[in-house]
Amino acid sequence: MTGPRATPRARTRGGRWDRGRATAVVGTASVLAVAAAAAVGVVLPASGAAGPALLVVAGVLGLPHGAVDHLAMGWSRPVEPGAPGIDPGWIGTAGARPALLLGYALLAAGVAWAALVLTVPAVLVLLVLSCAHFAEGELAFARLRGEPGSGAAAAALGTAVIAGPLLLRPDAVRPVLDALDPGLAPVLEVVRTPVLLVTGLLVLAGVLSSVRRRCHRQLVELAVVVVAGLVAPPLLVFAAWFGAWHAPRHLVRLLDLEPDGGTWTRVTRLGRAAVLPTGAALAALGALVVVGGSVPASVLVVLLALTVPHAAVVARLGRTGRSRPATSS
Ligand SMILES: CC1=C(/C=C/C(C)=C/C=C/C(C)=C/C=O)C(C)(C)CCC1
Ligand SMILES: [Fe+2]
Repeated sequence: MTGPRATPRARTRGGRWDRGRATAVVGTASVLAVAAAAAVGVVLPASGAAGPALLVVAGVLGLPHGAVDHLAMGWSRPVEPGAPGIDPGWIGTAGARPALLLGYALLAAGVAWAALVLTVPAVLVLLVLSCAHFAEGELAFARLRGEPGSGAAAAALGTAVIAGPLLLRPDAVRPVLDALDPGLAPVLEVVRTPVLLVTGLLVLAGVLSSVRRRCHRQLVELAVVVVAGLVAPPLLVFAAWFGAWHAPRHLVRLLDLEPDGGTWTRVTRLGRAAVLPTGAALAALGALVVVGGSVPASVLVVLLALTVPHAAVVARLGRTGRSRPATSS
């Protein structure tokens, strides 16, 4: 089998990798999933009671999108001479991988420890980092589908998707927050009004920017996330967004960065690589639950702890990832 780069129209196992199709299908499905979750939440307000359970399901389903970070570190290397991107040097070599994995795990463990003993400041910092990570993912996905991308709309979406669920209906998230640390809810109450105000201003800037830059899909997506946050149970919206929007969009970005292969080859390569790290994260989650954490709170600790090395790897992807026109390769 010759790589699609050498023979762009060649059919490969599982079908030719088609970036335009993948971004269109996953982009549309993710918006529909969040809109549907919000609609269910509005029609059946009692579904909000399933929020913590859905958060657990979405968190576990979302784990594999970070579990392939160890492969992604090497993919930032330009595969063609003269292709855009920087040579990662040592980081891109196979020999570096064990050290990078160890560093990744140690960093995540250190953050988890901080989140357990210094919960309030650690969670506040991690929430801000999460907004930035979610925003980066949105901008990258918009560019992947061939749009200029609005950074302001991406920042607004990344912020709104956390600030909305966390601050608009504090009573609904209170049990999960209290399970993390009873000191969190009072601090969030203090910052509630200013943070919601800043989020509102970001949304306004995001709307203006996406209209001006003709990023109509980002405009619709921002509207869906903001309206869902305003009308539907918070944990339901966040769970749908994380499991059915952020994680699959990131996976499409990784599938596109893979060096070669048709769709099936790429999907199985990611799937195989995700097995062990996902198992390790689930084992850490199990250990946290055994030592007495609530299941939703332990899922959040694991997710937030992994966010630090994950966001670092992903930010690097953004700096070095190849940029190509939005046609199938
Ligand atoms: C603490 C907390 C929340 C925030 C969770 C976040 C922000 C998770 C971020 C995960 C990331 C960034 C994973 C990597 O891709 C909720 C669910 C809004 C409400 C309940 C308490
Ligand atoms: Fe992520």
